[in-house]
Amino acid sequence: MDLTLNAVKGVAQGDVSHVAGAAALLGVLFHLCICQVEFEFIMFHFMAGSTLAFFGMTYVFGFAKTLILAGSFNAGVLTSIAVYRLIFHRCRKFPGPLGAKLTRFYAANLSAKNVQYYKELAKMHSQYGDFVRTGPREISVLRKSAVPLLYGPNSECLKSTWYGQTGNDPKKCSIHMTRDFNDHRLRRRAWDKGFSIKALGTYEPRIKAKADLFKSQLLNNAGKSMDMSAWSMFFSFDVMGEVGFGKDFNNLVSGVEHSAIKGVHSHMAMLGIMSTVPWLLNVLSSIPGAAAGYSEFFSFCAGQIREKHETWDGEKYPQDIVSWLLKAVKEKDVSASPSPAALEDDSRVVIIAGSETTATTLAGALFYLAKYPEKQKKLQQLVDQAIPGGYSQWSYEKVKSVSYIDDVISETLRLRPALLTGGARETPAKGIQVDETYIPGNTNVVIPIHLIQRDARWWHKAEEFIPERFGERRAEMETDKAPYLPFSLGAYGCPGKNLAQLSLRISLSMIAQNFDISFAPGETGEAFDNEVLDTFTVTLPPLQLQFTPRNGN
Ligand code: HEM
Repeated sequence: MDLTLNAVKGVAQGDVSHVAGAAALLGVLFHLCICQVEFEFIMFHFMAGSTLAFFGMTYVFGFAKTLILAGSFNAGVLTSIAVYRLIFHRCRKFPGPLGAKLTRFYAANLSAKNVQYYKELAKMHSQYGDFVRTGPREISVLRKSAVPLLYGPNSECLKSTWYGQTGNDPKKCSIHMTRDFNDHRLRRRAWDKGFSIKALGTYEPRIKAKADLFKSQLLNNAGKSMDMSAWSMFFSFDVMGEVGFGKDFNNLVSGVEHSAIKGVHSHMAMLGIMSTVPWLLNVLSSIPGAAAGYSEFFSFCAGQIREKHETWDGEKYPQDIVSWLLKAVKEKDVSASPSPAALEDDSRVVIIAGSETTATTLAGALFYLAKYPEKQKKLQQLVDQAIPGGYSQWSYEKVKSVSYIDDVISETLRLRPALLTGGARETPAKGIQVDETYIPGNTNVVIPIHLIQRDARWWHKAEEFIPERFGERRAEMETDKAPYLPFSLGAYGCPGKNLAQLSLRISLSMIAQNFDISFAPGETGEAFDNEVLDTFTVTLPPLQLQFTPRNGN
C-alpha cells in the first residue's frame, strides 16, 4: 500500500523514473491476483476498468506520464504472465513449442499461415509426441484411452473455454455454446425430440424430394464438369432449409448460394483463425459493425423465428427442427431455449451445424467414389440388387438394407471428419489420468479427430479408403478397437447424426443408382484432398466431377 501511495505521490510530483518500477510491480501483483480466474469471464470488466483507469489517470497526471505508467504496468503484467506460464503453470511439464506455452496467439499465427491448423497440429505431434501443449492451458492428446475420458458417457469434462467465444451467458447462447452441464442437459431434450424416429419419418420424403431435384440438375449437366463442393452444399442447405425451418432455400434450383449463407461462408477462414484465441472473438464481435458480414444471416434466422411465432399452431405436429425448439418455448418446458436470443442462436446452429457437415461429407464420399472406381461399381451393384426395378422403385427401406452405403459414409467420415481439430473439453478440478500421464484440472484438452482416426497404431492401412473395414472386414481390420468419433460422443455428441445419415443415404443411393461418377478433365482430386481449410467445420476447395447417366435410369 505504501508503495502505491509513494508511486502516486511520485507521479504527481513529476518523479516518473521513481514510479515506473512500482507500476511494473503492481502489474505483477495484479497478474498474481487474477491468474487463477478464467479470464474469459472477467474480460469485459477488465477492459472497462483499464479504460476508466487510463482516462482517470490522464486527467490527474497528464497523458505522457499515464502512458509511461500504463506501459510499465503492462510490462509487469506480461512478464509475470510469461514467467508464470513457463515455470509455474500446472501444464508446464507438457512439451510443446515455446510460443504455444506463452500464448494462444501462437496457434492463431499457425492457423493464419494457410488456415490448416490440423496440419500444424500433426507436425507438433510428430515432434513432441502424444501429449502436446498447444496453448498456455491447452493440451492436444493422441491417445485412444483419452476418448472415453473426454467424450464418453461418464466423462466429467465440460465444454472448454473455446465455447465462451460468443459470450458466457447460457441464457443467451445456443446449445452448442452452453458450457453449464445442467443447462445443456435440459436443453438437449428439446433438440432430441426434433430428431426422434417419428420426426425423422416426416423429414424423409422431403429429403427425397430434394434428392430428386439434385438428380435433375445432374441430368441437366450430364457429362459436364460440376463443382461438387458447391453442389453438395446446395443440396445440404436445401435439406436444412426444409427440415430445419420448413423453408425452401432454393439453392438446387438456382444453382446459387442463398444470399444469407454467402456472408457466413465468406467469413469462415477469418473465423477459423480467430477462434484459436476464443476471448478475442468475443471482444471483436462486441465492436459495433464488426459482425456486419453476418447480419443478413442473423436477420434471416430472426425473421424465420418471428414468422413461426406468428403462424404457430400448437395442435399441429412440428414439421421441422426449429418448430420443435419453439414448441418447448410455447409450452414453457424446462428444455426450452432460455431467451429469444438463445432461440435465435439455436436456429443459426441448425443451419451451420446441420448443413456444412453433411455437405462436406457428401462431397468427400463422391470424391472417394470417383477416385476408387471399383468401390463405386460395388456400391452401384449393391444398390441395383436392392432396387432392381430402377429409380422409380426407390424406397428408403430398400436403401437402408444396403449396408455398404453406410460403410462408404463411415469410411469417408474417418478420413475426412467434418471437425478436424475442434471439440475441446475442460478437465474437472481433480484432473484426469490418461495412461501414464496426469492432465491437471481446468485444462482444455482436445483429441484431434482427423489425426486419431488416421493413426496407424489403431487403424490398419490407415491412409487407405477401405469402406469394408466397417463391413465384412470389420473383425479382420479390428475396427471396433480403433478410436472413432466423427460425431463426437457423450452428452455433447451430435444430436443430428441420424438426420445426417438419412440425408447421406438418400443422396448417395440416388447418385449411385443413376450416374457413373468420374473426375472432370483436368481434375486430379489432389487439391481437394490436401487443401481443406480448418474453420471449426471444414471448408472445402472446389471438386470438379462429371456425372454420366447410367443405362436404364
Ligand atoms: C455428417 C454430418 C455431421 C457431422 C460429422 C457432425 C458432427 C458433429 C460433431 C463432431 C459435434 C460435436 C461438436 C463439438 O464438440 O463442439 C456436433 C455437434 C452438433 N451437431 Fe452435428 N454433425 C453432423 C450433422 C448434423 C446435423 C444434420 C445437425 C442438425 C441440425 C447437427 C446438429 C448438431 C448440433 C446442434 C450440435 C451441438 C450439440 C451440443 O452441443 O449438444 N449436426 N456435430
